[in-house]
Amino acid sequence: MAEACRIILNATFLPSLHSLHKTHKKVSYSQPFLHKRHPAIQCSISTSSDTKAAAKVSETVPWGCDIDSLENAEALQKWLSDSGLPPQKMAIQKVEVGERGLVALKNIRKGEMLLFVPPSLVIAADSEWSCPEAGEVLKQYSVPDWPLLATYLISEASFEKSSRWSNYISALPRQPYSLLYWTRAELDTYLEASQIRERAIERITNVTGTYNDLRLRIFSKYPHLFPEEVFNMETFKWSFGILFSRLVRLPSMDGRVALVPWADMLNHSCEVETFLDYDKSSKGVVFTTDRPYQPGEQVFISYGRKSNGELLLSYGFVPREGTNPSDSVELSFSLKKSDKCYKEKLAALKKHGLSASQCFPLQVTGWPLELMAYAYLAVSPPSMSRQFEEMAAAASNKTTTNKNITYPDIEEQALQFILDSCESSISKYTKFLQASGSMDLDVTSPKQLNRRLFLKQLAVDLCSSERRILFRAQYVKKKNPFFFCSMILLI
Ligand SMILES: C[S@@+](CC[C@H](N)C(=O)[O-])C[C@H]1O[C@@H](n2cnc3c(N)ncnc32)[C@H](O)[C@@H]1O
Repeated sequence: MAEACRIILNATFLPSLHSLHKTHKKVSYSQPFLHKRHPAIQCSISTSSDTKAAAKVSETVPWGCDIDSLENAEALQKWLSDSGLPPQKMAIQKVEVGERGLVALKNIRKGEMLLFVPPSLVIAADSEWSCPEAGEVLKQYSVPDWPLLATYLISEASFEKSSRWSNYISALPRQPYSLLYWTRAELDTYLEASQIRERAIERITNVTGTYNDLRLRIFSKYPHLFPEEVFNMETFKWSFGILFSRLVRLPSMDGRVALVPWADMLNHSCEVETFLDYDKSSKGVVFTTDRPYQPGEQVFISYGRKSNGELLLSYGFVPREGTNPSDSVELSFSLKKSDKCYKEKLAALKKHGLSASQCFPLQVTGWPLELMAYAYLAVSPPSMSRQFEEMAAAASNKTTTNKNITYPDIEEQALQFILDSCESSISKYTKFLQASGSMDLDVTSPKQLNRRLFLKQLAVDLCSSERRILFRAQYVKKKNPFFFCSMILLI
């Protein structure tokens, strides 16, 4: 599925008001739709940390189905084959990993190409709107692909059976597993130890900001096309949740992003390397198996080499501990304010687009050269001030300078600097994992109790896997102080 890129959701989503005025042409609109639209409930994402918000079970949109329901899957399969999907060797079934997934009906060979979803069944930025006037407005405002697709999905959903995507939308989860649905109190309580909490807050803020931007600049000007009872924070939370967990980037189409019905029923496995792409010769979205499957076995693809935290953030699940070779943990490092050369070091970092506090990923196989360079800078004495610049450049992933720098005299201190940060992080994880047994949020119904247990389990799984990487770094350093230096080169 698509790389859920942070910059996609920043405030540059929409052109500035100034350029909007320049590009906005007058268009005429047909009056209230011929089709009756389905109004959606209204409520807002809470980023406040009050406990009442934690107790509140989020409202859901009135379309889609339960996340584990096969209710609408048969209708989806029939509609897809009537609309040009060739006969398939897989069917949608209930599965153990991922609730619903595609299961082999026949023997599937390693190296076999599957799916062949034609472009006519793919939802992309140029798809036709059931309300063409709404699509026209967004085009004039040059709305980028992600917010455009989010709006498109809501618009089509609201047209119910009149939309050509109605069978697809009915089979989508009404509430995707997504950190967008976690309240601020839940994020604070369950993900306090992990940097993923920051990423989730940032993402929720970006989604909220994007919706508010669209509302202010476009929806409020065309209320007959974008009525608030349909286009509101709750429906945007749903549509972004769907995009984060199902949108694919197709490398052979210049990285175009698209929703690919049917293909998006495939679940992720860390043990396979195969991914979705457009195949020019068969003119369809395909993937090539990298292992054989027997009838009854679930077929998997890879959503990309993502850490457990990234998988939780976009897809709402955490793989079983120790099964993800791409797992990593983000660690935050800071220059000491008491450092005699604090100002000079900070200036060198700033020159290369870095700041006094930086996050770096620590993997099971080692850590990036950039982190070692940052550690050298953090521990280097005033006598090495001439090297600050070189260290800061190597610590930045924006420069192409040599990153493989070594300073034998301060190597031990630099490694200790990294391990001290591991240690303080480990103690945060341990505190959370020990407390998780007795942890409680306001619970007033069985539904909330299930939710609480579910979120807690996800957080425990994430924190255990992140702590495991930190323990490994500590262990390797203690066993063989020079081993980690060679591991750094593996990344
Ligand atoms: C692209 S959809 C796959 C189809 C999905 N299972 C469905 O029924 O609609 C991605 C979602 O599937 C689930 N999923 C995919 N791979 C999974 C895995 N390895 N473990 C648990 N859930 C998974 C997650 O809920 C994720 O957000």
